[in-house]
Amino acid sequence: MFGDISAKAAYQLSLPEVSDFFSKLIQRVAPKSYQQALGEVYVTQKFLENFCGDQVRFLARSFAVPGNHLGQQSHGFRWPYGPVAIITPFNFPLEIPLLQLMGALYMGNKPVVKVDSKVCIVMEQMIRLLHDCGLPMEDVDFINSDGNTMNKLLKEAEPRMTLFTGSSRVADKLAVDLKGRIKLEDAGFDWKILGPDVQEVDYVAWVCDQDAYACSGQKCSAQSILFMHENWTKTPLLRKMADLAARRKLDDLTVGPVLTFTTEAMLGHMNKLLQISGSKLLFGGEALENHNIPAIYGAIKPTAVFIPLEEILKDNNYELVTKEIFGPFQIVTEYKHNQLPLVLKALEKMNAHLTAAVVSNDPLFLQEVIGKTVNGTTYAGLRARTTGAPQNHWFGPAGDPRGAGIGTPEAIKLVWSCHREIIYDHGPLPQKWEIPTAT
Ligand SMILES: NC(=O)c1ccc[n+]([C@@H]2O[C@H](COP(=O)([O-])OP(=O)(O)OC[C@H]3O[C@@H](n4cnc5c(N)ncnc54)[C@H](O)[C@@H]3O)[C@@H](O)[C@H]2O)c1
Repeated sequence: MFGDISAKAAYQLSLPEVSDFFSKLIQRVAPKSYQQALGEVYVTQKFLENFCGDQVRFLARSFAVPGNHLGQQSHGFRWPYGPVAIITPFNFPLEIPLLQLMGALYMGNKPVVKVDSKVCIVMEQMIRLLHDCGLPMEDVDFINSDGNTMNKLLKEAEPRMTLFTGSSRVADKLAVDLKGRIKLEDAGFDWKILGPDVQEVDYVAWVCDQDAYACSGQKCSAQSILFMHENWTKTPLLRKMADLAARRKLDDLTVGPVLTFTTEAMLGHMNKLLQISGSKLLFGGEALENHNIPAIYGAIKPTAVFIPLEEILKDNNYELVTKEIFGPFQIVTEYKHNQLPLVLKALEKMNAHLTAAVVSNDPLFLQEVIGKTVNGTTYAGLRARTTGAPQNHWFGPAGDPRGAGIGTPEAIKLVWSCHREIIYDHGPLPQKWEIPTAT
């Protein structure tokens, strides 16, 4: 049934008038350009295409192992949890809730879905579309509420599993409230390292701009810190990044409102960083002008602050420098050829290991960095990026037993089912079996 529903919904989203409707609806509530919103709809549609036909059935593929005697065999099954909950943030109003919702349903659960109330109209419309494509009314509960109300609902209803996507602050609270029955996709302080082999400066500068500033930096995978090998400092990379950032404008939402930090809070954070010895503002650092964005939101130009590597590592600076600013804001630093161990030390101290990029085509350099880090979604190679959560690869943190994933069959099976083993033992008993002596 879910193969058929997915096929119909994927077809609907492939119609230009439907994808345009959802792209514009996303834009009404989440500040991103049309192209970024359309990208979200596209990933959602491709995901649904991936689970047409018998692909949902194959997700629950079981295995059997022969037993010790005739009639005995063990079967390993993917088993649903039953009643489950899904909580998702404001920044991807369609992709995150839809992919997690379908994963929960594919594996046989009964989900209650709560999307951030600022943006939940998008998912409300999508659920109506799913109903039209054959989703039974009673299969999904959809609630619009604030966080506290949802917290109360979870404590009283005690779902067997909750998937939470959002900030680490709420994630840690829910982990306690729900006694650990939770999987998390939480904050990202995502890093990119430019290796010693300098190539394609224009391309790398453009990827840095997209990673740090698309959706005004409000992707959990946004580039938060850039470690440049000294060879890159000798190139026009930083100037090119500044030029690309300067192209962004409010008119087309290539830069726009920040929903969870005010202008004051972001510039205040920047000023604290600028007190660190040797730090400097590379570009940005000013409020956006000529707009009517309410003061409860933030509006700043794409900003980059340089901090010397040695200063980042100091205990009294580290926490400040590695604070996730969910807006168009990044830290840039430089390392000398013998300072890679210091870079790795800085990465090791981080506690949110979501996405990462190692920009190099030197296999030994790649091995060194990948072997000593743990981020769940790590891009490696000249074209490496930190953002990009298409449906065709795993997206999620690593190094945390509570870590969830999104998108792929592995993510769906891990998050939305548990392992159950049934050992069939039908007999027959051996001929002339007798009760043995006590053991
Ligand atoms: N790892 C990922 O895949 C991923 C994806 C997107 C966003 N994020 C993270 O999300 C954060 C930004 O999103 P946000 O500001 O909407 O996050 P948030 O934690 O404030 O809110 C997320 C969701 O939780 C709900 N909520 C808040 N308090 C709650 C409570 N006590 N009980 C139950 N639900 C509660 C909110 O209403 C919302 O629906 C960033 O830190 C970002 O890195 C992570």
